[in-house]
Amino acid sequence: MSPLKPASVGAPLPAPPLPRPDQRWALFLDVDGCLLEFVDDPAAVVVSDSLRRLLQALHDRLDGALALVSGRAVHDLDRLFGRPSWALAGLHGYELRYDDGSHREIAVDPVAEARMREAVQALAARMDGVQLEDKHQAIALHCRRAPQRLPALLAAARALAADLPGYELQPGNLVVEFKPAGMDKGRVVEELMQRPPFAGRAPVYLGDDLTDEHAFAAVNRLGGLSVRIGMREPSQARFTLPSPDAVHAWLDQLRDALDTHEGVSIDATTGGGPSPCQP
Ligand SMILES: O=P(O)(O)OC[C@H]1O[C@H](O[C@H]2O[C@H](CO)[C@@H](O)[C@H](O)[C@H]2O)[C@H](O)[C@@H](O)[C@@H]1O
Repeated sequence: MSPLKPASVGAPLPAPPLPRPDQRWALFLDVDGCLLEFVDDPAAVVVSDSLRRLLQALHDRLDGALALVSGRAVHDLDRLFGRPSWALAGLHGYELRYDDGSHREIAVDPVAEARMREAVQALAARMDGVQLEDKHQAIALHCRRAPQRLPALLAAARALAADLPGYELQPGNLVVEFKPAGMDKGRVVEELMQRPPFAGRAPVYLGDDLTDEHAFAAVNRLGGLSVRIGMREPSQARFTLPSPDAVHAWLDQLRDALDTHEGVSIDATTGGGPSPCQP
């Protein structure tokens, strides 16, 4: 996991502005807690047709510069979103499918993966109320149905991770994940920003969770918009929206702004962030 800079706490963040359509944006969207409300069972989330249509419209209006950046695996994102043509970054960036259909994946030592699986399964078996989600190269341990278990789960996971070479912990919303080391959402956003159709655009990233902080830091460095969904503190994000419903409404406005040439400017060249609302 790459180190995160200290984040500011306390000052209320503004809502994100909309871009002028003469400015070229690249849109990066987290999934759970951002596009989708949380539910108890990770397999039970449902993506509405209207959300799919909205994302497709934004993808088209941004000349393809839209990507989902998720802790879910790419095949799971395909299941939820109906194998979209957008770029998909899965497992916090470990997996990446570009919008031309090509893939890149980082090799994980199969011995290290097997060792991780055995150890994490054993940990889950001895913790009541913990749900194991096996994503092949990564495993998530959820405690949404027993949130009081989180401190004990985190402590046990930290102790275990210290003995699992090639793997690192990614804590999240009532979850702790064992994921391959060396990749995070910030790095995958930077990777995407180096190639078409993202290169040369200003990155805009919406996300809710700790894993999204890596992306907020990267987007801030690149002079884009970092938008935290919900109230989690501290955060490096410079803007906020309260909920997935508010995200959908903002994305609706963004689609309309791209159609009607409304909005405000952001400065992607100076690293100074968006001009009208810079805290
Ligand atoms: O990066 P994301 O797209 O936000 O994915 C992060 C994790 O999201 C999922 O877990 C979370 O959402 C579940 C469904 O609402 C919820 O039950 C769970 O408590 C949340 O932590 C997903 O299951 C994980 O694999 C993702 O890594």
